[in-house]
Amino acid sequence: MNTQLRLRLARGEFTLDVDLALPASGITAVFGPSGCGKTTLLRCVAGLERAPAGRVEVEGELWQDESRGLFVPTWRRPLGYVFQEASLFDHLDVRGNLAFGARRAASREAISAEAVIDLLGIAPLLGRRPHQLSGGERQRVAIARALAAQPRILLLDEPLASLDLARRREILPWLEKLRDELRVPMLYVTHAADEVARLADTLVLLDQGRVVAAGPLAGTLARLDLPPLLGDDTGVLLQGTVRALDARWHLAEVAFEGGALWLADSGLAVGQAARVRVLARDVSIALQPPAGTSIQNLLPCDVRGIATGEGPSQAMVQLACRGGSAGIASESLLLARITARAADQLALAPGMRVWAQVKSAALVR
Ligand SMILES: Nc1ncnc2c1ncn2[C@@H]1O[C@H](COP(=O)(O)OP(=O)(O)OP(=O)(O)O)[C@@H](O)[C@H]1O
Repeated sequence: MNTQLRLRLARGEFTLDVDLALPASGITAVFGPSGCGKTTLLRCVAGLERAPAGRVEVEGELWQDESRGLFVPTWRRPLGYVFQEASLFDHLDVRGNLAFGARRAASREAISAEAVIDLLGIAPLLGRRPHQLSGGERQRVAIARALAAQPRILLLDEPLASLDLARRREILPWLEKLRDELRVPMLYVTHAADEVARLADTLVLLDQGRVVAAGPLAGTLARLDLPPLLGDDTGVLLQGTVRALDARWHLAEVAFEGGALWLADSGLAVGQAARVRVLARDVSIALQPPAGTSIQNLLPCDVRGIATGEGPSQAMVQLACRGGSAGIASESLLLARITARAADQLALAPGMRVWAQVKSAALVR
């Protein structure tokens, strides 16, 4: 954790007040409602905004320390910034845009120009001008240009928000590749829960300028004590491995700590790692294993906790899947959104053994 951000900035009614330590690689998603301060946080890291009480240390380099009057200007900070709309130079072709990024690079070359081109698959586009690119291609070039500057951190502010669903799907695998192959930490602002589920390793939840949660993605998503910022997208992420395939019904079984789920097979191989997203609204609870149900996934669980849901009629139940071998402590957490009346009728309480019925689960990678 050698990236540390301590920022306090008041702006009228709004105050950004964060103290964060970020991992040295991977994607940290910054998520929260409109106006909660996500862009302001990024701008402070970039030095585009100066928090009067601030300390910004990125990968061991001090960029701001107001206690010593230190403030490194933006142009001297080795960072990449990718905006919602790719701001490429229209008078330059892709090669020229990349060269412009490289001019900003400090002497160190952590990643070669060829590697950047290769990582983002833009070799066929090098001779084109920005207006000859699709929205998704433009964003890939914008990311490549940011990387060509040899940044110590990549700041991405809703980089997919201006793209339609098809373009977003096209660009997500490239972002996954960056996450898996680069050692540049990324701060990724988004409104989209599916991007968080697919890309993030770490999640920072902001609300009204404050950090309400920060930590590894799966553990943070399964918490019961957070405000319902994710709404209908509330749910957990299970990290598992493909254990079996059912070719006849096009299903794949993904095993994770404490259980396994059958899901639609999208060309998986046995042994492959898989991230599975299970939304709280797709999980219901039974006291006995139900007979004659269409639901394929039944998981024995212990009730861990119960919290009020988004409204007075709802309850959120945290369940620990404990279907692994006896005596093995490994488990995974699920969330189930049920009505408060059902929670009362079933007399759910921490420690009770129940069955989670998972109506739907989606593979996110
Ligand atoms: N230039 C500005 N001058 C004054 N207030 C601003 C300015 N920019 C943003 N704000 C206010 O600061 C707060 C935080 O804004 P910010 O843009 O960081 O939020 P955000 O979480 O990125 O929002 P969104 O998701 O809508 O982009 C908001 O209350 C916003 O109205």
